[in-house]
Amino acid sequence: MIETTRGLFKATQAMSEEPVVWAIGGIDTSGGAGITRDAITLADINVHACVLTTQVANQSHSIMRSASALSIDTLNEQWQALESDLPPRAIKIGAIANSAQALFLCEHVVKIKQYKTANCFVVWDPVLVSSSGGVLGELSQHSIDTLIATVDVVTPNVKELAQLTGWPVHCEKSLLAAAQALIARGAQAVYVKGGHAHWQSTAIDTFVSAQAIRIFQQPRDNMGNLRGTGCMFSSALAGFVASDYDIQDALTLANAYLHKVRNASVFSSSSVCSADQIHCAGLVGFPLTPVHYPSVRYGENDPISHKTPMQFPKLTNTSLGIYPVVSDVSQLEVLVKAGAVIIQLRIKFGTEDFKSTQIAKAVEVVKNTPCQLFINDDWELAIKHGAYGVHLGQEDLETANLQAISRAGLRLGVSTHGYCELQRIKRLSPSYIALGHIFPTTTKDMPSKPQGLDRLSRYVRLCADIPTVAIGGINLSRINTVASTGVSSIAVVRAVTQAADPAAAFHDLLRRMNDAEDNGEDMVDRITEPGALVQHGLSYG
Ligand SMILES: Cc1ncc(COP(=O)(O)OP(=O)(O)O)c(N)n1
Ligand SMILES: Cc1nc(C(=O)O)sc1CCOP(=O)(O)O
Ligand SMILES: [Mg+2]
Repeated sequence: MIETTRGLFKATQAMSEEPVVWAIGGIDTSGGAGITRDAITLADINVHACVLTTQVANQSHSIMRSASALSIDTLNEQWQALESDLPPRAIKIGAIANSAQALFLCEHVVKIKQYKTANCFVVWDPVLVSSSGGVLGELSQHSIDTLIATVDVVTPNVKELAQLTGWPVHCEKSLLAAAQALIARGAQAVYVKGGHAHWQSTAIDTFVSAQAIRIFQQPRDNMGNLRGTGCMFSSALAGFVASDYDIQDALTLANAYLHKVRNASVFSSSSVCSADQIHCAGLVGFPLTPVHYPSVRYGENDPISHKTPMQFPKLTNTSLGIYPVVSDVSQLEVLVKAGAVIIQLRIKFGTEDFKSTQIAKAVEVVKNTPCQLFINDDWELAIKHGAYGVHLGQEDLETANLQAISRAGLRLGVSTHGYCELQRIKRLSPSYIALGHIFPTTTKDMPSKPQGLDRLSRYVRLCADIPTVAIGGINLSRINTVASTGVSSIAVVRAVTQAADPAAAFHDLLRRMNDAEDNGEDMVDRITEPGALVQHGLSYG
């Protein structure tokens, strides 16, 4: 073993403050694909890449001359060199030269998940044939089955899906059936890239797990001439998971990242555009603008993708300020008198009759005032009593009759908690989108993690002209930083309901919010491209 010098060791430590992803796969001598491409992609999204080589593929962009596999001993030495100093938060596996390598990787992935980083996320991009035309590895059925059952997600394109399953894949139905066949064979999740799906008029990627289906749709622009896109997608996915995004948000971000790569390549003059040119030109980085993001559906029968288009009226007054969320009509009355322009009645307990009476009273309170009253959850009672709008969360959307709400002319506000939910909900064009929870809250048990301010400011930007509401753990001391994200409104529960004087608390919050908007620098203006984020000391997380 070669000793590292003290200086080098320090440098490694500094680098490893970024989340660490191991990219395991082949070296493509042209740099168009393989672990070079993985490392460039990961660096582009502020993730530290460790690379473990399985084989050297001597190739140009158009032809593969030869490939030589590294021995299991050499692979093991690489693994041991990294395991203690740079344990991975995620692993991306690409080309594997032979079954012995595949089984070695499976055995070591299981161990690392058991003993080192329990939640280490592993993605296998099953590159069986190189984009320059050569065969990259011969894997036995047993090693393929073991890999499929070991990793967290497999990311085949349609050809690879057909190869892995032996099933024909020629339409959406057969694609879904083949993906489900892989799940039946032990895969936890499959993400099928539709780039080569000749039957699709738009580019549709399909994620299937035992629990969920997510369909990501993009315009089919500039799909053809890029090499290394599969490597970029799977390494970006691993990178975003390592950066603490949940799987569906990491998939949404990786999809958007690839769209940004492809868009950048439109401007390249080369006929066979290698992704190198794009990355070196500094045109990629974290996707920030709405144009790069896919629209998302939760399967073919997603209740929000109704065949008949629905419309929800826009808010009458979009200068919203503080949005109090209360459970008590007398408190609601106090806050309406204090000048709330938007308010929510959120009753979580009581009989239907009790709720109906409270909602009727609240509607009466706001009558002839400029206050826009939203009713939480109880959309039927909101329609019955002629409330201004309804607020629904993700679970509520599964059961609510959105057509009925739309037909009744009520406004609709919807809660979201990340990129994937946001890109799904935007298709509805609701009257506002709530973004939560920004900070930890005790008001309600949240299954997701607090989003923080950096993510909030990016979500606000993605919502474009749909009004936005930040919620979760927001109080007087935090209000100015929340306001600086450019969010249209700030919703609070405890900050007003638990105050000794709710009207005074409302005024204090509103004053602080207005001051921040008048004096403060707008955080959204500062977030443009990755360089700008580093300059301002904002992280990607
Ligand atoms: C403004 C606003 N944002 C989010 C929520 C939460 O809605 P939901 O997820 O449906 O949870 P419950 O409030 O029903 O517990 C909200 N009510 N208002
Ligand atoms: C009701 C609710 N919904 C949230 C979401 O993120 O969807 S957070 C939340 C509670 C907010 O309460 P407080 O202002 O007391 O922290
Ligand atoms: Mg709800």
